[in-house]
Amino acid sequence: MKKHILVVPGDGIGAEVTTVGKQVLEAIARKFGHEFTYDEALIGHVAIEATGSPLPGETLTKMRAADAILFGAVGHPKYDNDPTAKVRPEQGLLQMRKELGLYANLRPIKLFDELLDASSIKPEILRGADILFFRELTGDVYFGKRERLDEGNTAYDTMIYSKYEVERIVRKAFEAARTRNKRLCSVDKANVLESSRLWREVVQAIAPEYADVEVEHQFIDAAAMLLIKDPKRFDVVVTGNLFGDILTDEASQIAGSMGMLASASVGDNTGVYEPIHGSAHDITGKGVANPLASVLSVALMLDISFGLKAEAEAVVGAVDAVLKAGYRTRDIAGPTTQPEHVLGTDAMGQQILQLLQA
Ligand SMILES: NC(=O)c1ccc[n+]([C@@H]2O[C@H](COP(=O)([O-])OP(=O)(O)OC[C@H]3O[C@@H](n4cnc5c(N)ncnc54)[C@H](O)[C@@H]3O)[C@@H](O)[C@H]2O)c1
Ligand SMILES: CC(C)[C@H](C(=O)O)[C@@H](O)C(=O)O
Ligand SMILES: [Mg+2]
Repeated sequence: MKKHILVVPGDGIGAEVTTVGKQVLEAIARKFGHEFTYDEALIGHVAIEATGSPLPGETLTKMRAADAILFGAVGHPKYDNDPTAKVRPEQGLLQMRKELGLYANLRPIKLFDELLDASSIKPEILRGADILFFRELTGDVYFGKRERLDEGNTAYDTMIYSKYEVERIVRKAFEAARTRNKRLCSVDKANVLESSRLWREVVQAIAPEYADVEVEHQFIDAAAMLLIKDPKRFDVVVTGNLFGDILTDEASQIAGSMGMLASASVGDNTGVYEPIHGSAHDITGKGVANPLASVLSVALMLDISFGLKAEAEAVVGAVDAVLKAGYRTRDIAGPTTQPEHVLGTDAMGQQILQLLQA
């Protein structure tokens, strides 16, 4: 199969982890006889430095021409600590999502059994947890009107959803629930927010079309609690942009670390595959970032954008085997990890590549 992949490393550890992700794509192409071609483009802080824009026109053009995009992360402490900055790396990410129509962000929470001891949650609560989040990605308070008033002393953001935006993500979640355990949890704040009342109305209206799927509604505050108390009660979860952002960072503790969570952003055009984590400047340049979220994002790309199931399984299988062999990056090392088995980013990548080359 011939495919053209755009690699967009972005900032901080984004470059470190996408290097490994790309190597995995190259290994898969060799192993299965595919012809993958690559290009690279700038986004975020590095793009601002080079062009003044967090999403240069050239990057967007390359994104539209690609069959899939492997994305790293954006962000820089310079902007995190300057609330008055007018141009910000994150604007590049948000604009990319909007321009490419990536309204559905799939965030699978897959716990590898070997990582039961990497989490601070009790193993008996965690064992068997497997959740698929559908986070709406192009609406909500992220894209609503925002403004400063009163000479800058008052500020507001608007949480806004239209029926069609809710419908399309909810339908995707129902379809996925059908292929899994036929349980869907919709998370909102309908006891307070009007946009959440619309969200709940839409879920209730669509539910009869999927009578084989059991639907429950949870408020975001209770859902955040239940996720840690009893993660196994969840199968497919659908929620808005902001709630999904927060809940999935929380859910990363079920999988052991932010460094384990991959995601697929899909919609009308080219899919974007990226870890859920950010640019992590606290560890940038130290060579310790966990590359497995990027590697697992490659598996999602192979499966969802290219329909290459066996190839995707080979990647997930390699991750599983490396963890079974006892290798860990620092973030997922547990009390029983041998110190010599704690690897840096590149060494962990090499372990995966060796298995894929075998
Ligand atoms: N999708 C994205 O590009 C994205 C996502 C989240 C945050 N950000 C940006 O990243 C910057 C830093 O944000 P933050 O610190 O809140 O979130 P972060 O996800 O970058 O880091 C949170 C914590 O998790 C750790 N971590 C993250 N990824 C890891 C990995 N692969 N291996 C090991 N440890 C890992 C970090 O060291 C840090 O302690 C900010 O500028 C933020 O806006 C970008
Ligand atoms: C960096 C930020 C804009 C982004 C978001 O909130 O969507 C990030 O946290 C994510 O989860 O991809
Ligand atoms: Mg986030």
